[in-house]
Order: sequence, then structure tokens, then C-alpha cells
Amino acid sequence: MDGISELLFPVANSASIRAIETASFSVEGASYPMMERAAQALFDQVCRRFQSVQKYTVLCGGGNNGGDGALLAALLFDHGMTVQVYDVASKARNGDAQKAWEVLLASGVDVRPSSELDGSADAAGVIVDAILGIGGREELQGEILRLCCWANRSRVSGARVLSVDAPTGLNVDSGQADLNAIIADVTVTFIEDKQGFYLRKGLVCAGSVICEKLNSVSIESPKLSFRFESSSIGKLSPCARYPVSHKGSYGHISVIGGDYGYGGAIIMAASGAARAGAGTVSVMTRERHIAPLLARSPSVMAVSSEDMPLTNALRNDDSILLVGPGLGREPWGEALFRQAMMLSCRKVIDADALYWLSVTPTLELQGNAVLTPHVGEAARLLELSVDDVSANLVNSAKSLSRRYSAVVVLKDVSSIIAAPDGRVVITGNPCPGLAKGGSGDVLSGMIASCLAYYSKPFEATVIAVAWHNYAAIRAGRALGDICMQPYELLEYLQV
Ligand SMILES: NC(=O)C1=CN([C@@H]2O[C@H](COP(=O)(O)OP(=O)(O)OC[C@H]3O[C@@H](n4cnc5c(N)ncnc54)[C@H](O)[C@@H]3O)[C@@H](O)[C@H]2O)[C@@H](O)CC1
Ligand SMILES: [K+]
Repeated sequence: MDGISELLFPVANSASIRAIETASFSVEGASYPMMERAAQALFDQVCRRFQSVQKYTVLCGGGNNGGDGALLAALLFDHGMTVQVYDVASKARNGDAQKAWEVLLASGVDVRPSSELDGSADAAGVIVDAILGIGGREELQGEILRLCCWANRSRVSGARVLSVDAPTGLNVDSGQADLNAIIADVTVTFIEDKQGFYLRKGLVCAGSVICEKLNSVSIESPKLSFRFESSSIGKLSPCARYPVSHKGSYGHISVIGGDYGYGGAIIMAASGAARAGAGTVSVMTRERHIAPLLARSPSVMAVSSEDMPLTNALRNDDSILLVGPGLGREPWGEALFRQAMMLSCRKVIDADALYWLSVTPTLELQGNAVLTPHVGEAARLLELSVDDVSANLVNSAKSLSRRYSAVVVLKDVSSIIAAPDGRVVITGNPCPGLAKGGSGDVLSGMIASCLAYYSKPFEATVIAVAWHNYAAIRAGRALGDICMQPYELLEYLQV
């Protein structure tokens, strides 16, 4: 079953949101009504989520995000709540933000400059972060920084924080954030969910996300990407076993790698491949790694690279070749990489095979490979800095996918899976237990396995990445993130 489409949720970048906003304003002939709908949607969510809370502190910036906050404050006050607004605008308001501010000032709410907020006191009730939205840059300073620190401290002391559209200090495109960006319990976001909520610090800052469409118009947006929640892997039953089947029904994988000093990598990759359900797994590695490999995974067929050519490790043209775990950067690894690239079978190119790929710019892949770089490997392949890739995870995955005509898994706190046709899926939740050598080897084995028995490579890859993450989170819970070992997640694959 490859049907992941009903489990995908669209996420957008800020440019797409601006395009939808502009189209919506021109259809409606005005922009202010959408701000009023934003405030009403916020109010409805507050009533639903914080039924018993009477006290609201609303932090308003000078842009339209602050305008949403101002109208919400007025609505809350109208409905009998205790409302205090702190104004952190650094210059005069204009447009819709000014119009909303006039409504607030006329409403009777107590409005004060942010300098009157006593940073040593903790707020009770709900703090509404309406400082910066999609117009915000992530670097915070001055009064905005002070208010964010105060809100985060108050949250630790029991207040709850609701962010309007986006947490202040979070870049909604990259997921990068200021050290003191707002950490929200809930983010009520507008028009479309934002990709940055599911990348890096966005996964920490945004809290529960609720998306309100605000009657925005639909436009054809090629920029839309998708989120696949890794816990929904349970709905897919990866590698369901059919009563009438045999080992050939679930494909064959050949894993190539494991130079001297890297025997563990090939063992973990082969175990990942075998445990994720492939019918048969063979391994070609250094002679000395065969005995420990067989001791751990006796179902794997292991051969020494000195004994036979690479083609003999493949069962047929349908085999999946996983090349890279522990391959190393010595002539042995290079020779195996070059032999592997001569074959026309489907491939997963991982770890040091990505290094060999980066130093072979003329190499053409045949449209049937999956590449699994982390940010450093992606930077090398794209000839960019790690910072550039980090600031543009989604675009970097897309560029790599286009350049190599391959499915790309850009591995990060969450992972970005890109297809050459432009599709992008973000999946995975933070799992500090995975921040260890070996996690990638287990993942590449699992990806090869899913490719072996699912028919669609992009979907197979999404499923493998989500499954790996979900199992790792369960392993971390059971064993502790500090001591869990990457291969132990293979004990938690049952969903
Ligand atoms: N345009 C509209 O009518 C609508 C906009 N909406 C709201 O408007 C928001 C976007 O509004 P804006 O475009 O005015 O932008 P923001 O309100 O997010 O930001 C306002 C301004 O703050 C300044 N700024 C940015 N980063 C800063 C930083 N790190 N430190 C200090 N100052 C900084 C910039 O000059 C920026 O334009 C959305 O997030 C949403 O909340 C909603 O009301 C829906 C309708
Ligand atoms: K905000």
C-alpha cells in the first residue's frame, strides 16, 4: 500500500502566503476584513482552548501581526475578560495595523508601552504573542527580545502562550530561530500551515498548530510542500505480510560497504534492511566483517569483496543496491562505488558514496536513485556552505533532487524528502537519541527495504524515514535518549 496522500498536510512558505493574501485581497477588494476574520478566528480558538482563563496579556508589534493582536484584545475585553496590552511598536503604525489600533484604543482596554512591563514579574493566564508574524526576521533585540524572554520565563512559571500566526523570532521558511524566540503552547496560523513549524526550532517553538484559512482564495501554488506526521506510520502498516507470499514477494537488497574500521556501519545498514521487511539481503564487505555480521544477522547472505565481483551480489535487475555505509574514502571504497554506478539497478546512495558522488561531477544517475545526505553532505554536493544549506533546507533538497534526478532525503532534526518533479514532504519529530553515529546507516537500510517492496520510490522513502523516526522516538522513550543506540530502534519497528 503506497497510499500516503490522504496523510499529507500542505505546508507553505511565506512567499506562497503573500501570493495567496494578495489574490484574496484583490478578490475581496479590501485587506482589513481578513484581519477582522483573523481576530475572530483567534477569539474562537481562545474560547475553545482556554475556557477557564480570565486574564490575558497581549504583546503587540507595530505591523499587521500586532493588528491581529489588537483586534483580539478588543474582542476579549468586550466579552468580559481582563486584558492588558503592551505595545512594542518601534515606529508609527499604518494601514490595517493602524486601523486595528484605533479600534483597540476605542475599546477601553488598558494599553501601555512595553517599557511599563515589569520584566521581573511573571504573568498568569494567557500571554498572546502578536509581536511579529510572517514579516518577522529571526534576530531579536531591544524591547522585543526583552518581551520574548519574559513570555518564555512566564511560561515556565505556568502561564500559557498563544502565538498569532507564528512565534516571534522563528523564521517560518527555514525553521531557524533566535535563541530567545517565543516558545508557544499553541500557534494559530493563517491561510496555510507554515513549513518552518516542522523544521529545526520550529518543531520546538510552534507548539500545537491550528490553521485558519480565513476564507482565503485558492491559487495554484507550485511552492506547496507537505508534512507527514511520523506517528501516522501506524495507519500504513509498513511491510504488511500477506498469507500467500514468499521471500521473492518482498524484494532483494545488496548492501555494499564496510571498509576496515567501519564494520559497524555495514552491520547496522544490513540489519536495518533485514528488519524492515525485505525478502532477502546480501552484503558485500571486507572479509573480516563477515563473521560479526553473521553473528548478529544470520539471515543476511554475506560475501567478501575479494571473492566475487559486485554483480554476483545482485539477485536480478530488480535488486536494490545500497552503497555507502562504511564505504570509506580509500581506493577500495572508490572501486566499489565505481562498479556500483555502472549497474542499472535501483540504488540508495548513502554516506561515503555521497562523497564519491561529489567528486565525480560528470556522473549521471539514471533516474532511479535515492540520495540520503545530511546537511554537511548536501553542502558538499551543492558546493554551498553548511550555513547556506541550513538556512534553506527545503530548497536545498529540491535543488539536489533536480540536479541528480533522484529522490533526496535531506536528514536533519526532521527530514525533507524531495522528488525531481518538485514534490516535497517533511517528516519526523525531534529525537535527540538519534544524534549518534549509526542512525544514518540504519535509515539507509530501511529505505532500501521499503524501496524493495513498495512500488513508488518517493512514497517508499517517505514511509521509511517516518518509520525510522517514529521507532527511534519510541526507543528513546523506553531506553532513554542518552543511552539508546541507533540499531536498538529496530526493536521498535512494530506499529
Ligand atoms: N495583510 C493582512 O491584512 C493580513 C495579515 N495578517 C497578519 O499580518 C502578519 C504579517 O504582517 P506584516 O507584514 O505587517 O509583518 P509583521 O507584523 O510580522 O512584522 C512587522 C514588521 O516588523 C519589522 N520586523 C521584522 N522583524 C523584526 C525583528 N526581528 N525585530 C524588529 N522588527 C522586526 C519589519 O519592519 C516588519 O515589516 C501576519 O503574520 C498575520 O499575523 C492577518 O491579519 C491576515 C491578514
Ligand atoms: K506572533
